[in-house]
Amino acid sequence: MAAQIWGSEKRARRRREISAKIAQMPELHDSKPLPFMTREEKIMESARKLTILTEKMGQIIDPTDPAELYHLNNEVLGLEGNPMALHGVMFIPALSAQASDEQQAKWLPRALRREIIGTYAQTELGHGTNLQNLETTATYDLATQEFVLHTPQITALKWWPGNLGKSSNYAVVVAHMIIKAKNYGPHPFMVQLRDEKTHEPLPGITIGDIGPKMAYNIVDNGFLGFNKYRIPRTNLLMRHTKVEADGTYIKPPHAKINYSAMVHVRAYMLTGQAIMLASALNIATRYSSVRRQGQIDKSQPEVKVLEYQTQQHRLFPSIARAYAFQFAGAETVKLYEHVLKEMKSGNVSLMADLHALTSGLKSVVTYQTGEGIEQARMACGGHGYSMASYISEIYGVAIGGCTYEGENMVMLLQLARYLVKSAALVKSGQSSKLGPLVAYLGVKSEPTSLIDRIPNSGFTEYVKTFQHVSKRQTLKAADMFFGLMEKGEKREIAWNKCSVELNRASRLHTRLFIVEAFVRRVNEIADIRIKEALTDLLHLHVNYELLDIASYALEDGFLSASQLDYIRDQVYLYLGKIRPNAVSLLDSWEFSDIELRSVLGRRDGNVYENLFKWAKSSPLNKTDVLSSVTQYLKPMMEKARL
Ligand SMILES: CCCCCCCCCCCCCCCCCCCC(=O)SCCNC(=O)CCNC(=O)[C@H](O)C(C)(C)COP(=O)(O)OP(=O)(O)OC[C@H]1O[C@@H](n2cnc3c(N)ncnc32)[C@H](O)[C@@H]1OP(=O)(O)O
Ligand SMILES: Cc1cc2nc3c(=O)[nH]c(=O)nc-3n(C[C@H](O)[C@H](O)[C@H](O)COP(=O)(O)OP(=O)(O)OC[C@H]3O[C@@H](n4cnc5c(N)ncnc54)[C@H](O)[C@@H]3O)c2cc1C
Repeated sequence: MAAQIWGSEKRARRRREISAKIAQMPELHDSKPLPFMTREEKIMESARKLTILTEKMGQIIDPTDPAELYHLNNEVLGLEGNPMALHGVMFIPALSAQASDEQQAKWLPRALRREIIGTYAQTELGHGTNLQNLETTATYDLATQEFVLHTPQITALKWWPGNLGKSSNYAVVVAHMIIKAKNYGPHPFMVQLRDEKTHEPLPGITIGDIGPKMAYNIVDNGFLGFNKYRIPRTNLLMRHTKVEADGTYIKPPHAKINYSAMVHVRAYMLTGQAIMLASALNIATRYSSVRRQGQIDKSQPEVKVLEYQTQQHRLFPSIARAYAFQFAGAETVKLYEHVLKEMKSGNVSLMADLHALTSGLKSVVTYQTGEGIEQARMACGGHGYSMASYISEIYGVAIGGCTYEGENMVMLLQLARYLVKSAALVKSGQSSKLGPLVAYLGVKSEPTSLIDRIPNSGFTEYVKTFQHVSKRQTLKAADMFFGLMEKGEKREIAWNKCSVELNRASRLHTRLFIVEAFVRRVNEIADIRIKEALTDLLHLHVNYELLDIASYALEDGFLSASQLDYIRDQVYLYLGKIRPNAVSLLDSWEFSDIELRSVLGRRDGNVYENLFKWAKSSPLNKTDVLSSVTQYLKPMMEKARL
């Protein structure tokens, strides 16, 4: 199963080898539990491990393999981030995709050797989503052949970029490029921020940390201001766009090609989200198979809480989602790598499809991951609320994904643009022009769903039902939009008035893609036992998801009430079938105890001993009487007794 999850036998084996090596290297372990450290201590601890990794990485992993790097990162540095998180996730990808060959030769080897630390500075205090209204300017000075970076007012301060505050000395900075008083829109520039020897900010640069966040606090998200700060013309990233010495602007082959670093993260973060969801579920499911509370049959002893149907209903559909996200994520990364290769050689024809797909997936996956993690936390009762479970930290980090790389509502609306265009093709009889991901919009569906009507139809009738509701909602939202415009409404106003319906269409389309990716994967599996276990999980997935969106299929009578009863019964049937495999389905992800960082979810299952040991090690327990008591509470009580 691990081979299915991680993509191949080899990958699963390599993960085990890497975990085993790390287990033997105490210098790479947390020196004490992270929840007992201050933010400063965590950052220090992370930097300590990071420098050891820089020395020893080659002995543990193949540093050119992103999957091995990511695993190493999760084991050693953990999901709370590290001082170079953005260096690998965005700075290097931005340089790789947007710097010219000559620029790459100058900067990439230095970045890869970690001679310099970089980040991606785009968002500002006043604007994140609406890139067209960023305020930082890069004005070309023809006389010196330099760009002058400037922050005209407080809202133009860069705000949020990870590791910008304290760790990075370089950044890819996005600023509006102005040449001879003409604004060419946001463009990426390579900018040195700090002196390479002293790490002091360079003159003209104001920089710092934005303060503690809901989670992800090892990362020093930062602010940055420029006071007429000059950089050479050749620091504009020039793979696709060029500015010649005389100020001539050469435009890129696609207007949004400079957004590729964002698409990169959107494509890769699906796997990251699946891992966080599976981690939280692993903790909760292990704990639920140890925790005994109450009886189902009063004549019998207390049961493991995992025997309760409500507990299974809380956890198992999310287990199915974690697998589904992992499989959909693997497909998306493949597509991304393909599009990136094409893009580098000038073919930009697939960019719109990739943008639409990743925008939808990013939004649905992060939202459902957050839901699933929070349910996992509540499924652990009181102990879920303790940092000993570590689930609240996992939640805090994962939920950030709903916001970063494009706020979810906004990204769903980006997919909706693509769906509306596709709907227009269908309506004008040009269905043959539809891309493969939306081809179903042009296919006529049966008048009613055939779920429960055709024996042995596998998952076909489910997929058709998802296609039907997605198509119907897309055409309905598009009709509403076109209708408003026909009535004379301005395009943007009409769009806003339909945006809730449009986003519903985007979610349904994305959920269809996820179901199909799961079906495709199960169909490919040769090993009969693995296929059986995943088929059970897929049954739960399609029935649970369909029940969740049933109102869309009921409103036009595509599904009947009796079919809905059947679907509901299937959910209950598969909850029971999955119960014996539940712990194994999560143990198959092979997270080590080091990586999970959860006292509650350790592999040994000694929950109570581990919790008591953990509580005793709390810094508050170093002394029996705290100074808060001697200084305040004791005098207060004494005074009251007088
Ligand atoms: C196998 C290996 C395993 C390894 C696993 C690795 C796991 C990695 C896990 C990663 C963990 C991550 C750790 C956390 C790190 C945090 C990082 C956070 C970084 C950031 O947040 S950076 C800042 C991000 N900011 C945003 O995302 C801003 C969002 N806004 C936008 O993107 C744009 O403003 C928006 C909304 C797209 C609008 O742009 P705009 O220019 O205004 O365009 P229009 O709306 O007018 O649309 C016009 C037209 O353009 C099309 N378009 C837009 N974008 C693109 C694109 N990227 N590509 C192609 N086409 C695009 C759009 O669809 C429109 O097309 P039409 O045809 O409809 O006109
Ligand atoms: C953990 C974390 C890490 C980050 N790292 C980085 C980084 O490394 N580099 C970087 O540059 N940035 C980074 N960011 C910033 C992040 O990319 C932005 O916060 C994000 O893009 C959302 O933009 P915003 O904050 O402007 O939200 P806003 O756009 O102000 O969103 C507020 C609300 O307005 C709604 N809204 C906005 N526009 C529209 C619209 N057109 N239609 C409908 N609704 C709309 C949103 O849906 C939301 O409900 C990070 C953020 C976080 C939380």
